[in-house]
Amino acid sequence: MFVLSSSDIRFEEEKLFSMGQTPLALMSIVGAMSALKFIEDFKNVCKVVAVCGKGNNAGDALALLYNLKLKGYDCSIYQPWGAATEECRVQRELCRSLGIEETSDLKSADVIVEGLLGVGFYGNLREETLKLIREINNLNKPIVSMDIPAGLNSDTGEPQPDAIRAAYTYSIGFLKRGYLFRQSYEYTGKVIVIDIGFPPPENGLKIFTSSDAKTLIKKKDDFSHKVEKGSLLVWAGSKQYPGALRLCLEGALNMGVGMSFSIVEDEFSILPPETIPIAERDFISNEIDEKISKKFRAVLIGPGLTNKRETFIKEFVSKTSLPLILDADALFPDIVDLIKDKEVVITPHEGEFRRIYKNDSDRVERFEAFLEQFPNITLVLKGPNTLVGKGSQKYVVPIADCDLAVAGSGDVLSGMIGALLSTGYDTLTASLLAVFVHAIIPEIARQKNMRVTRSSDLIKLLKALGGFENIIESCDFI
Ligand SMILES: NC(=O)C1=CN([C@@H]2O[C@H](COP(=O)(O)OP(=O)(O)OC[C@H]3O[C@@H](n4cnc5c(N)ncnc54)[C@H](O)[C@@H]3O)[C@@H](O)[C@H]2O)[C@@H](O)CC1
Ligand SMILES: Nc1ncnc2c1ncn2[C@@H]1O[C@H](COP(=O)(O)OP(=O)(O)O)[C@@H](O)[C@H]1O
Ligand SMILES: [K+]
Repeated sequence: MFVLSSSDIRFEEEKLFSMGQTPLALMSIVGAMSALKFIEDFKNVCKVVAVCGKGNNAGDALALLYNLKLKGYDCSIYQPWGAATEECRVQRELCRSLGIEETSDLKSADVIVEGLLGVGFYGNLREETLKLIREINNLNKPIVSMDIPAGLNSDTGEPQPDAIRAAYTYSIGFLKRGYLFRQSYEYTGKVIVIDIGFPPPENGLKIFTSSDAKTLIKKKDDFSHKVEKGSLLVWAGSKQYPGALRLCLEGALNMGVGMSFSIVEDEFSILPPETIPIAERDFISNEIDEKISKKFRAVLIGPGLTNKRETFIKEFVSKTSLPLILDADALFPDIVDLIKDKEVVITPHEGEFRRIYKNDSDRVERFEAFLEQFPNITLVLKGPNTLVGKGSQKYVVPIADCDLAVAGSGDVLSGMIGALLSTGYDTLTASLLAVFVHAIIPEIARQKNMRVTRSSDLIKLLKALGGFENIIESCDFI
């Protein structure tokens, strides 16, 4: 599954048509496939009214309607402005031939199917359409929107100026880009992609699912040495934020690293018993035992460090050939130029991303622009629907879950990514797997009557649920 902009959707449609597919045939597939979903969502046979505009979005609603009629639903049509496209007229005739009648009585509907506007919508709603949309919303009936809730801009997720408030949106072929943004949530309801057989698109973000994750997990090697199993050096935490270091290390340890090292300011730092401390002054003066430094397989720098040691960190980062993960306080405003040719993951949240990369466009555009400009850097842009990418490979982990919005949850994530990097996963795979596992833990916990209320719960559950491989294997909701 992919998330596309409206222009990319048009492009993919045109590509399909140039290969001989027709809009009418696609509409029939939309009708059949969305009827399967509708019957799942509304099991009891009921009265359905399709509210239709003039274009092919109305055609989709009508194609769904006659499939429902054939399944015994009581169906009628409200199409106040008639049909403007040939395809829409054909669907309408099919409805008529099956005895589906017209109505203007929307109040008697149990469910409304909305086919007013789809990707043909541009600008602001015309007055009459806006009025109808508000009337429909005020009925307080469950609404199924075909493709896009009418009035919503499919690229920005903004209502123009209002939109249908759907219970379900049946997004045809692809997810719309606007559905990634917070403002769209109150309009789309639950978004379901109706697969109508589009081949993989040329552009767009790929939705990362458990089946993708399952294919990426490496087999365990029971003959491996503790260093081969993953050996991570962490430079995090400070007197001000001592907890950040613990969260990174525990995250890494529960992902299964064989060894962990931590740079510490003083010998009183509280570390997990498995972690080997390295005095900061020795590290900075390059006086650590070579036997130890040869064991590092990846380095994580940043969470809770505050602004100390900037010059040294930049120097170290420029020189090292180890895979790196830079988070939080290691994301200095000018860091990108130093790391652009390195094997590196950066994990900014929105604010940190603005600090290191100035660009005025929206979140997704900024993400894509960064990847194009710095194709070697793996970028994890955190937040609801975390974006993960490298060069032309662009993914979204489609989870918005406020149980993850707890202080220190990002520290756990960076430890998890660091762990996988140190076991030999490449930067993109390590990031995708860790972000995915981190994001699904709260839902898996809820399914077992547990709850994430603090970031250390993420660490405990990572272990209690049997490790990241088992968590991925047991995921059935995405
Ligand atoms: N293009 C195709 O062949 C396919 C299209 N499909 C469906 O067709 C939809 C796109 O169909 P269309 O391109 O016909 O467009 P729509 O049906 O989305 O909208 C076209 C109508 O919207 C009106 N409109 C545009 N802006 C408006 C505004 N600001 N206020 C009020 N009315 C406005 C136009 O006057 C026109 O009558 C998709 O969303 C999807 O549901 C699918 O069936 C798959 C195949
Ligand atoms: N509403 C949300 N839905 C999904 N994930 C979220 C949400 N809020 C926060 N997260 C995730 O939680 C983590 C928070 O990281 P970060 O902002 O660095 O916090 P901290 O610095 O406190 O650790 C990120 O992985 C982010 O993607
Ligand atoms: K619609």
